[in-house]
Amino acid sequence: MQNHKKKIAVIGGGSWATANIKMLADNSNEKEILWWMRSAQNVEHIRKFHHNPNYLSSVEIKVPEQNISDNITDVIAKSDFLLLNVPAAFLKAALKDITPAELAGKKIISAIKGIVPDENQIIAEFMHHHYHVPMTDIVVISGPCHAEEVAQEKLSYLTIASLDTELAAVFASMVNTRYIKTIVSDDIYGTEYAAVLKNIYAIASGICHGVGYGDNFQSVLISNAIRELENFVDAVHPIDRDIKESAYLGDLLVTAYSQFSRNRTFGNMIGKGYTVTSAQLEMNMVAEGYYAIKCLHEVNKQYKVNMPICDAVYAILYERRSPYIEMKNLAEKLC
Ligand SMILES: NC(=O)c1ccc[n+]([C@@H]2O[C@H](COP(=O)([O-])OP(=O)(O)OC[C@H]3O[C@@H](n4cnc5c(N)ncnc54)[C@H](O)[C@@H]3O)[C@@H](O)[C@H]2O)c1
Ligand SMILES: O=P(O)(O)OC[C@H](O)CO
Repeated sequence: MQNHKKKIAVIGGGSWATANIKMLADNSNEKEILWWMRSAQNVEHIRKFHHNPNYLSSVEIKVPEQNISDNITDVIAKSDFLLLNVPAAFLKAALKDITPAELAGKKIISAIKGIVPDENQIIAEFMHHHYHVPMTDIVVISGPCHAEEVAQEKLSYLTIASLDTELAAVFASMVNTRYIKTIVSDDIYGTEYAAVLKNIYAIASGICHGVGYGDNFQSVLISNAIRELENFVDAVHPIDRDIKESAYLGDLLVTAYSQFSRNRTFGNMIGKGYTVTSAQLEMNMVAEGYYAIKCLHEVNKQYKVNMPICDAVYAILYERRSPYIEMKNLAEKLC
């Protein structure tokens, strides 16, 4: 890798993008940070006040004003590393004007925990197939990491996965800080799919809470969820992995239990009787699991893994089945 000052662009303007901007800026390795977001109004606000008006607004933004832009073509052209941070459902729209040639030679880092709708591909597969990015130029960031806690500098562990573990280590050296520790992994598929699935299980967890189940039941649900997750990632990408590592079990636990979890909050509202639309409107944040379960339902037609928790979430969200009845039926299948 060349030795010039690395230029890294964060693509997206939500909570995790804002937290990633903070980590990159607080990390002491020399680099130039660029930031793209859709809203020209938010770009102007951040340039003027150095805070994101909509997400993690207490975080001070230490990015040069001229490097914050709503022109994605320009931001990408100036960067060596692209840190993708748009929810998976909106990734195609965000990259619609970008050609494979414009991404040639760039390293792609995905901080997204979702599947691209209609394509039913995890982000690494999507960037590889649609933009011809070599798999060895793709890195995934995962692990139990709520943006809100990063904003408060609470100690957090990220797993940085790539088929090229040297590249993963290079990126890890760009985000390590006093409050961010990094773990390098070569399990890019397992890491991505585990992050997708934990969002679905967090929705299940929220639904159970919403319909009135307690902590005793939730612990059984999550014990079953980790087995279901392991069976699925082993079917998709059978390598030797320890599912108890933080990128798998850790992320499931934080999402299923944390007060900050978008997916659990969304599920809780569904369990309490909100419609999908009203729950989404109420949140101003994106619960990836809602989109992911539709894709996962399709992907699993190929693998045919027994996934009763995912089936219940799909039935509730896409077949409008009663959360109360689905969870009662699911409870009979758990052990
Ligand atoms: N928030 C976290 O703690 C966290 C941690 C790790 C990974 N992630 C992942 O990061 C990714 C981004 O999530 P987030 O939590 O930062 O999002 P968020 O919920 O904080 O913000 C929503 C984002 O989606 C964008 N958006 C909403 N509607 C849109 C539309 N119609 N078209 C285009 N963009 C739209 C918003 O502009 C904003 O950038 C997700 O894949 C998520 O799973 C989030
Ligand atoms: O817990 P959620 O649903 O907000 O997801 C955020 C992160 O993925 C947690 O690691």
